[in-house]
Amino acid sequence: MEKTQSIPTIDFSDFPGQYEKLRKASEEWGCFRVVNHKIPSELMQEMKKVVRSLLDLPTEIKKNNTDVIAGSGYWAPSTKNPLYEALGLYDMASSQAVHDFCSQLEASPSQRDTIEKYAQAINEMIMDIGGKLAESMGLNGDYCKEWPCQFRINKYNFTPESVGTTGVQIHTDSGFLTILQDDENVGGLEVNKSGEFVPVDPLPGSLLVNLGDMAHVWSNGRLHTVRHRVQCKEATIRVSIATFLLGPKEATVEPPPELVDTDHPRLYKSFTYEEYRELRISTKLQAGEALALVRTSP
Ligand SMILES: O=C(O)CCC(=O)C(=O)O
Ligand SMILES: [Fe+2]
Repeated sequence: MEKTQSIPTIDFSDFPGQYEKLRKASEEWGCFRVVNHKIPSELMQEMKKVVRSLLDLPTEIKKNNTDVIAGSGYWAPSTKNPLYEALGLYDMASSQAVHDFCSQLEASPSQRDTIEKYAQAINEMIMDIGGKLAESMGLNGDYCKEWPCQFRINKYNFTPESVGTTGVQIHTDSGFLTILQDDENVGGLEVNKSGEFVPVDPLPGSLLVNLGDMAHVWSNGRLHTVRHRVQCKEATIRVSIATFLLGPKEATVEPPPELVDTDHPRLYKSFTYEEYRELRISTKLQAGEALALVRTSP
């Protein structure tokens, strides 16, 4: 019988030793688990508690979390994803944006403290991963230092009737890379590998990384944008915490010159991340199909 695939693990305490594994995971899966990273597990647990209590707030308060860019604020349960709701902020490196998010949700001083610490630590880590990813391909890792991050906390209100149904429809992340603190107890996330959905089982203390459409464009097609979804496996609440490194703020997304030559002609036109995000929203193509609309030639 064929062995069930399981997602690659990257040991963050073992660099440069893990570069090759990182590059392979990013090209073949667009997804990996990170262990031995620098985010303290106490901070992750504390943040999880804060996130849970913010998502349990009355809808009237959650509605104060308004959009800064399309879709960055409160998402109420919808017809498409009736079990899912989320709160979020743009951009995570801005202390003003973090402050505004906390004020909208009437966070207590200790909750604010946890959110600020988490935002800073995860922001550093996402830049570190962006850097290591480029270095794993023999490139300079400084390219993403000024790119904005979006932050989103997700809650799935799974019920007995919803077991077996989908909590979040299949999609790719539109940005460059995502750090996900998935629920340490409740599974349900599935990533697509060569047409097959592979369940991502919880591993407390670790973090999951997904690569998105911008990583595919920036790398001139080398890095894989991973399609994923969340399935309801049990009748309970599931919470996850996502940070998205999006792409250049105003500049167009350009592959490094080292990744373009006669054997590897440029696959995508020049566009900004914001233009691409709007294209995905207006076409409702959420699972990477919008990439076909921005290819240099059909
Ligand atoms: O909740 C999860 O595990 C995944 C969430 C997700 O894919 C997203 O927020 O883009
Ligand atoms: Fe996602």
